[in-house]
Amino acid sequence: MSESAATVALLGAGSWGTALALLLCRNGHRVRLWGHETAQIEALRQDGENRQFLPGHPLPATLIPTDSLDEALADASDCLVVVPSHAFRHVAEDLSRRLPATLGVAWATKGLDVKTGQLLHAVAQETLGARPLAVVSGPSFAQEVAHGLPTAVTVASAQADFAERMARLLHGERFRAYTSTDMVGVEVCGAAKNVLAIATGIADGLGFGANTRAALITRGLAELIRVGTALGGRAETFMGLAGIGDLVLTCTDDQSRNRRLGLALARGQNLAEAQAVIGQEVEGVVTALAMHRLSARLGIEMPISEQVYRVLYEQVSPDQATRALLEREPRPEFG
Ligand SMILES: NC(=O)c1ccc[n+]([C@@H]2O[C@H](COP(=O)([O-])OP(=O)(O)OC[C@H]3O[C@@H](n4cnc5c(N)ncnc54)[C@H](O)[C@@H]3O)[C@@H](O)[C@H]2O)c1
Ligand SMILES: O=P(O)(O)OC[C@H](O)CO
Repeated sequence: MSESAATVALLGAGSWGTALALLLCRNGHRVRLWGHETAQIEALRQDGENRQFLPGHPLPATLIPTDSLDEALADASDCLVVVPSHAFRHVAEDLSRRLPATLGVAWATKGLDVKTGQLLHAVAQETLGARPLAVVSGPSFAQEVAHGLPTAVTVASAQADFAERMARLLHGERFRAYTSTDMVGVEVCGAAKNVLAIATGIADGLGFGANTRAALITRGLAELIRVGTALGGRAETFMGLAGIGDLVLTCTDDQSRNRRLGLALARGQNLAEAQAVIGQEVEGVVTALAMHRLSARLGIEMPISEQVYRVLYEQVSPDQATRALLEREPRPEFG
């Protein structure tokens, strides 16, 4: 795949936004990288790298940091949002006042709208109106992408041509971007895996073994499929990069901030302490709350995610949460 040079407004100057900006620049595109904190953007300019969120990767001249949304969007041919889920609605509202009517918007945020439990495409439709929308998701640690290690993701859009355009922008020698039309399935996977990675982190932190980890991933996948199917996601998506791919990655590798949060909780740190040590977004924290509300509304059982919610929000200890899971009555594995 190849694409003529684009000018991408990339909104969100954290680790993933910066890694995707580097990728786009390597693919020959120009990026205006917007961040909401003037001091952080000034540091990017001064340091020539993102020392706070993605240290060790020099920013090329074609990557232009800015704290002005107007400047970021001025000559944009494309727009990619990579802010945390808690900021998504607000940023989308700001965007809606500035975007040309026909410009498509993609995002690489993984999570739900915490206030409403909505998937982010629903938030985007509400705030940005009728225009092409796409979500980028899949097993992709920012540092590995910045290092140019081979990575594959999914770009999903209800409009196949828009998914293809975004995939072509991102696709490069060491980065494969597959397309899909299942936005719902891809978004549910990206949100749910964050909570399940906290669960496997807790289990590993408590000293449980490989059997436990495999059981949590598998039964976690069953939860993810239940909620994803109920919302209209397609079965094949759960077995794809955004589904099992990202779930395995995040549950098994300590680069995952969600997994590290679980490890820290199991070691006895409280939530605030664990978050402070990680010093970056841990999407599973707000997603556990949103998922708790969503599963209650849909009447869907998500026992593992529910125990993560209780550990995070109801002062249940990791030990108590484990006991609650193990004490559940035996039941058929499927159905
Ligand atoms: N880091 C990864 O490896 C990775 C990979 C795939 C997807 N993601 C997803 O990307 C999204 C962004 O995460 P990240 O890893 O870049 O986080 P990060 O912690 O590295 O950076 C967060 C960024 O968001 C900015 N931010 C915070 N509040 C904001 C607001 N109200 N408005 C605008 N910007 C705000 C911060 O200033 C910071 O630049 C998350 O949904 C995450 O799940 C991350
Ligand atoms: O560090 P995490 O747990 O937010 O995971 C980052 C990416 O979502 C992995 O695909």
